[in-house]
Amino acid sequence: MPHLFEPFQIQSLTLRNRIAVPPMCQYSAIDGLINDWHLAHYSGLARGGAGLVIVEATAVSPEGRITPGCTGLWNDGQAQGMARIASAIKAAGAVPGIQIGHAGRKASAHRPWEGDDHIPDDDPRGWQTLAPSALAFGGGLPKVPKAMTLDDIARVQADFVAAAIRARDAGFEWLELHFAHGYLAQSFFSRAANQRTDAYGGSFDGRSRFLLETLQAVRKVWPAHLPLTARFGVIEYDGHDDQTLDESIELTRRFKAAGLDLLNVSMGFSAPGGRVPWGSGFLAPIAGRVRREAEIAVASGWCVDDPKVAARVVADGEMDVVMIGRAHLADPHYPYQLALALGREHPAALLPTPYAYWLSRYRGPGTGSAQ
Ligand SMILES: Cc1cc2c(cc1C)N(C[C@H](O)[C@H](O)[C@H](O)COP(=O)(O)O)c1[nH]c(=O)[nH]c(=O)c1N2
Ligand SMILES: NC(=O)C1=CN(Cc2ccccc2)CCC1
Repeated sequence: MPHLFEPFQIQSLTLRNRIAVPPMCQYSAIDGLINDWHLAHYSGLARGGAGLVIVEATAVSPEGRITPGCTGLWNDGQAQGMARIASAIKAAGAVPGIQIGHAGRKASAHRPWEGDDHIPDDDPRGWQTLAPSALAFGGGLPKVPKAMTLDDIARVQADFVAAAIRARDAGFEWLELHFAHGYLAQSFFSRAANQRTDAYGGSFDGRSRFLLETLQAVRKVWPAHLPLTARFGVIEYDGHDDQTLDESIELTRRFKAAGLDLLNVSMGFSAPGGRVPWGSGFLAPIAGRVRREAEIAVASGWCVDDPKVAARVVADGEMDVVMIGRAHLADPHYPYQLALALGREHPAALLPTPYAYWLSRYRGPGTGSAQ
């Protein structure tokens, strides 16, 4: 029975435990370049003890950013900055991962704390968005995107490949394709967003084509011994869950046949109005079904931050790696808290020696621990 704190071997990599920091946009870049904010943010998270730290959704092209504050890997200057991040994560003992994506019709938006909505068309900070069809997401994202031509599709797929090469050369060892959350790739699979009548729409094969072709193209350049993964929305909570799940599991099988090493199970968020059954560990049973039926390694998360739930979902085989997000924003040393809560021996050993030496002798706040 696998345990949260036991290592995880995938391809030539070994994660020191099953805890991962999932990608979490910081909206703090200028022209897609990382800065001291990102270096401190990712270094601090990696020192917290997680086995894997995945850098936030990083755009494969300028128009693929969610907001003007998003990171990018569309040029070599950005790759140089990202190399510092990969090196800092690795130096702290975690596997350096990065998610690359294209925001599609959800692009050209304000930062969440600036409204989370589309930048008005007359505002020079915004840009023309791209999507499978000229259908707006709706709600606060009303911009009607340009329906992609076959040349647009080929260009964006080439952008994914170029970004993967830059991530590889920057020293990342875990690549996650952003195929979830209503962004471009997810929207190709969504009947709500993709109403194309050519080879990239309509049937299951048509709606899968962009994702499969992109995966196949990236697999060719991503080192065979390193994990190639994707975060993919397998459920929309839109009343059609059974059909969506069946299709998603079939597509996951095809991802695996195309060389995917692990699926990060998430939600589609393809249209407004999804009724997500929020709650502790609510997505874990779905992750377990994908893992069993597609016979592929699975990561997942979403409100899996209670210590007992985190331990259970791994022990019960619902996921191989647990993605714990906001709890890590609240406390970058969250794996240490998990170890304390689960009664692990030597919890401080998760942390770097300058901290661990003292914390192994420290009984916590209010105890007046001796030196
Ligand atoms: C501030 C912020 C930013 C992001 C996210 C979340 C938050 C809070 N999330 C989703 C995130 O990875 C995770 O799936 C969710 O936060 C749910 O997990 P927790 O309940 O927080 O453990 C997210 N997901 C993703 O695939 N790529 C991303 O870049 C981001 N960005
Ligand atoms: N880039 C992404 O994939 C993001 C996903 N989010 C979904 C989310 C919904 C609810 C709670 C947390 C995250 C929001 C921030 C950006």
